[in-house]
Amino acid sequence: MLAVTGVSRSFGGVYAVRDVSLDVAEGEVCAVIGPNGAGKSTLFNLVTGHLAADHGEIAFLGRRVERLAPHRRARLGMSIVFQGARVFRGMTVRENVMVGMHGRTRSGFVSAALRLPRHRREEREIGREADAALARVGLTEWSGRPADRLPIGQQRALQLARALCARPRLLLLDEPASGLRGHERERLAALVEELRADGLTILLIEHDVGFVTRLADRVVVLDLGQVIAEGPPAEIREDPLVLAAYLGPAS
Ligand SMILES: Nc1ncnc2c1ncn2[C@@H]1O[C@H](COP(=O)(O)OP(=O)(O)OP(=O)(O)O)[C@@H](O)[C@H]1O
Repeated sequence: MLAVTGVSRSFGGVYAVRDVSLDVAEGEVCAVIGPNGAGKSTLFNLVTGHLAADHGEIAFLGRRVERLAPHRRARLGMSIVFQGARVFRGMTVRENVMVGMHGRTRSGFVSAALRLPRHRREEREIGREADAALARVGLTEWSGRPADRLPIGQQRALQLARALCARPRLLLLDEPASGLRGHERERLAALVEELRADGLTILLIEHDVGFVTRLADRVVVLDLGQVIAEGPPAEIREDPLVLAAYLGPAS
């Protein structure tokens, strides 16, 4: 589904990502991990289009996308949950999800302003889809509450609901567990497991090895901008190169 081939990006002559290749197959959960400064965020932004690669190719669903703007990649079916993304204040949880979907509606400003039947029909459809997405992430009972009052774990779930409304082919998660406490992490991991069971294809980057070990089918380990190991989580955890990258060189 996603094929990253020989991608590099440097800043001021220093490589943040160097000759990285990575494949994500349909229905797979692939995790990119690595210590601080390994190049995870840079790689993520190269895939989403928020950064341009100096070299290399990125193909999504068989199409070359490395020159496409982020919104064009999104339209092809990439949906992103950014690290630390905020919710809209002063809106309910449900409204927060609905707002994300208005870009997709067909009826224009005039029919919305006049509240023509077509607009009202679309609003009902959007409401139904928002409710389905909220149910999928377990937020139904929170749907009428102000979004900014949600605990951070549920705000993360809300962002997932928003991303799911775009009906992604590939869901991209940027450090989903960051800032979450033990039980919130646990709930988020269970949620990602459910999405995986539904067959959704997921690429996630994460600092926390424990979090991905449970979720990922395959783990790609970056260090100093390069892939140093790749394989199933059980193998990765035992890999001496990975241990050294995380723990630092033995003294
Ligand atoms: N916009 C930028 N300008 C200059 N240097 C950058 C920029 N973005 C990243 N870098 C550098 O590229 C390297 C990789 O950074 P990156 O943020 O991709 O790593 P990371 O694995 O996501 O780290 P972390 O886990 O700390 O978020 C670092 O040395 C960083 O300083």
